[in-house]
Formats: sequence, structure tokens, C-alpha cells
Amino acid sequence: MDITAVNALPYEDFVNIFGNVVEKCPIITAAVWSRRPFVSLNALEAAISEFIDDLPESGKEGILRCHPDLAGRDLHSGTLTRESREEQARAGMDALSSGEASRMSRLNEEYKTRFGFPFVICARMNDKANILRQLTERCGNERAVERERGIEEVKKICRLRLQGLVLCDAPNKL
Ligand SMILES: NC(=O)N[C@H]1NC(=O)NC1=O
Repeated sequence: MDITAVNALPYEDFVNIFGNVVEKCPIITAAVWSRRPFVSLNALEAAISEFIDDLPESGKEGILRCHPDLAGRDLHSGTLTRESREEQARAGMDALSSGEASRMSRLNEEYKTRFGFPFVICARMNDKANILRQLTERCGNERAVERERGIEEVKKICRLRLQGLVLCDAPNKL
């Protein structure tokens, strides 16, 4: 799908195709549709980033709260979105040893209790060891630092999801 085809999409199709580039936040996709035409995929990504950056702190935290825990309940109950399932599987989150799983669960809870939103990291850019290390380290940060850090990770996840949709030849997605 090239950018001309993206720009030609009615909003229903645009939201159907791109609605989960930010996890469970189709409102962002619906909002940026009115910024068409995009000169490139980067311009679409930039429009999403700007929308997120313009949100108040509560909105940014709301985006983080739409993300499932890594190796959390949704993974075990099979209720992850397709995108998140693939990302978590690629980082080995579905194949943790019982020791790793309990450590991840304990740290995820500690993080959420401390900050009021879940730990978010771009799973496709990190392996299991790296995720556990970063989760441990980031538990020690300040809330404002983690809010911004989490949002940076959301943008990385978004970029890879957009690339997967637009750069791979997927006419059936239209
Ligand atoms: N909590 C969290 O980071 N979740 C996510 N990360 C990612 O790459 N996909 C997700 O669903």
C-alpha cells in the first residue's frame, strides 16, 4: 500500500486498518485522518506523534494504561490484540521459565503500584533479558520520567506497526 492509497481511504477503512497502531487507541487514528494528505509514511507517523505530544499528562497516562502487561493476564487468557500477541511472542514473553514469569509479574505489579500505569516497552526491539533488566531499572525512576519514557516506547511500537501495514505488500488489508 503506498501513501497515495492511504490518503484515498475513507475514514472507516483508515480506522479499520490503522486503528491499533497505538494499542487500543483508535481515537488517535480517527483524529489524524483529518490531517490527510500525508506526503509520506513518516508524515503520518509524525501526525500521530504530534497528537500524542499535545495531550495533557492524563491523556498520555491513559494511552499507557491501554497497554497490556508484558507476559500478563491477557497473554495467558489469549485476549491480547493480534499485534501485541505477535510482539510479545517475538520477545519470548510466551516462553518464560516459571522463575522469569514470577519475576516479571512481581515487577509489573510493583511498577503499576508506583506509577499508576503499566510498564511499556517496544517488545520487538528488546529481548527477554533486556526487558527484565529495563523493567527492574525503570521501577526506580520518577513518575514524570517514566510517563515520557513509556510514551517514547509507544511511538516506537507505533512506527513498527505502521511499517508492517504500509511497507509490506498487503492489498487484502485495503
Ligand atoms: N506493556 C507493553 O509494553 N506492551 C507492549 N509492548 C509491545 O511491544 N507490545 C505491547 O503490547
